[in-house]
Amino acid sequence: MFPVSQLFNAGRIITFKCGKLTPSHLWWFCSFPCHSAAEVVRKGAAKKQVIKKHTKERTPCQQVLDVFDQQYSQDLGDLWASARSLLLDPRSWQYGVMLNRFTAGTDVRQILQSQGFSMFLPPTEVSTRLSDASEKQTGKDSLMSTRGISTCPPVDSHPQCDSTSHVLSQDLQSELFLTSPRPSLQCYIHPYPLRFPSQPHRPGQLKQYYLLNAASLLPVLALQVKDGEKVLDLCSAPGGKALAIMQCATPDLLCCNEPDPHRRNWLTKTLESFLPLSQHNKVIVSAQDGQCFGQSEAVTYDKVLVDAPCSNDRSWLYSSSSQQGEQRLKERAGLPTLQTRLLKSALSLVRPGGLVVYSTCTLSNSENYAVVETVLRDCPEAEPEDLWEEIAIPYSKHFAFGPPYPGHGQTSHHRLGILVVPQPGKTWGPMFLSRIRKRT
Ligand SMILES: C[S@@+](CC[C@H](N)C(=O)[O-])C[C@H]1O[C@@H](n2cnc3c(N)ncnc32)[C@H](O)[C@@H]1O
Repeated sequence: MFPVSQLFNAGRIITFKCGKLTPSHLWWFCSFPCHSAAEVVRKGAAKKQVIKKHTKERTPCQQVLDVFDQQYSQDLGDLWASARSLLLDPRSWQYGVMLNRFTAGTDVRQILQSQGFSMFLPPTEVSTRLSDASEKQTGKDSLMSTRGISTCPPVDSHPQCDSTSHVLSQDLQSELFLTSPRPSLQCYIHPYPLRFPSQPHRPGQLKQYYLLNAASLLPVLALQVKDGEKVLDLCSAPGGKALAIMQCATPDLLCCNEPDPHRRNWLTKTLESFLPLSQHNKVIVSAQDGQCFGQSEAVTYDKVLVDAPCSNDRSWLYSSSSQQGEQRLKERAGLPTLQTRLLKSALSLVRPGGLVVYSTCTLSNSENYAVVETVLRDCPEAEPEDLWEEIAIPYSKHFAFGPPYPGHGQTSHHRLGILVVPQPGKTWGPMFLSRIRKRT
């Protein structure tokens, strides 16, 4: 294991090796000379038409679709037809915008609100956060002036900056947030599939927001991380949920594990882009196989997240070739075994009384409920916790949840977990989540 801060000394320029970035994205990112949200949005709007021309229509992989049709019509019944039509229409996909609490800019919030985005989480602490932000803004300005550092001048006198946003160096951001980084997960969503532009990587500068499927936040909320806890993110790359954990609380330790070197590199870049130096001693990156993680050390964690490798329905449907689709389908049969081992490993790593959250982004019963069922059968120390009232009911305005898992009585049908199924007007997911407490 090695601290993130050490990794960050190496190459600070993002290399764009990740599979999801196409040449048109790269062209788009490179065309933004400024990091601020306002600038990105302004340029994004101007170039929207050009991007459309550069972006190829995606075609679904028929082999994968055939298998999904067969399996999910059984697993989901009538819900599959509407989920299917959404998954086959990428233009209908929505993206949430998770704000980074370690950047002080209020400009992103203003832009989001002016474009019709609204907060989707219960507004706990938001008013405090907003007043904190303006206090910090005042404090920041005076701190800057005492240090002889100026914020960007108005746009007409400095074309690379925007008067509404201040891009801070990491050192200064760390200093500002060292004393009171009040944790609060803030995510904005839009009623329509409006895509907010990504922010480009700028060495030494923090990004103000992260785009994600809003359903990805549910496993993090279910984990209930509190300040001072030891947390393990067993399957961490590219790091979206690790960032969300750091928005919710200030853990004593967050270990982000990722065995794949290329994805680990991506994870490290994500952490570098979002966390100030003051947080680097709390976050470590490790490279172990999660199935036998920590066999050589006696670390026990308060919370473990197992966001397992899975069929990833949205991505698999758009496999780049039929060969890739077929290869993935072959590997699919082995996923429940790997997932079961990862979940058992997580249970061995959490302290008695601690929590494990298991999640996937597939609708497959055999990778979801069946995995949890096997682990509960084999591990007497594992106690499942029903998330229906805590998560499904409060968030049902935004998310559609799947039918009860067959074979369970009315009273216990959500015991094994809950499944977010994309539906018209509620396009988030797929996302399965299950919470298990280790008995004391
Ligand atoms: C669904 S992705 C995790 C996404 C991540 N949690 C996020 O929110 O950005 C699953 C990850 O598990 C990793 N993985 C695959 N096999 C693993 C193993 N044996 N142990 C730990 N991680 C593994 C994959 O490389 C992949 O990066």
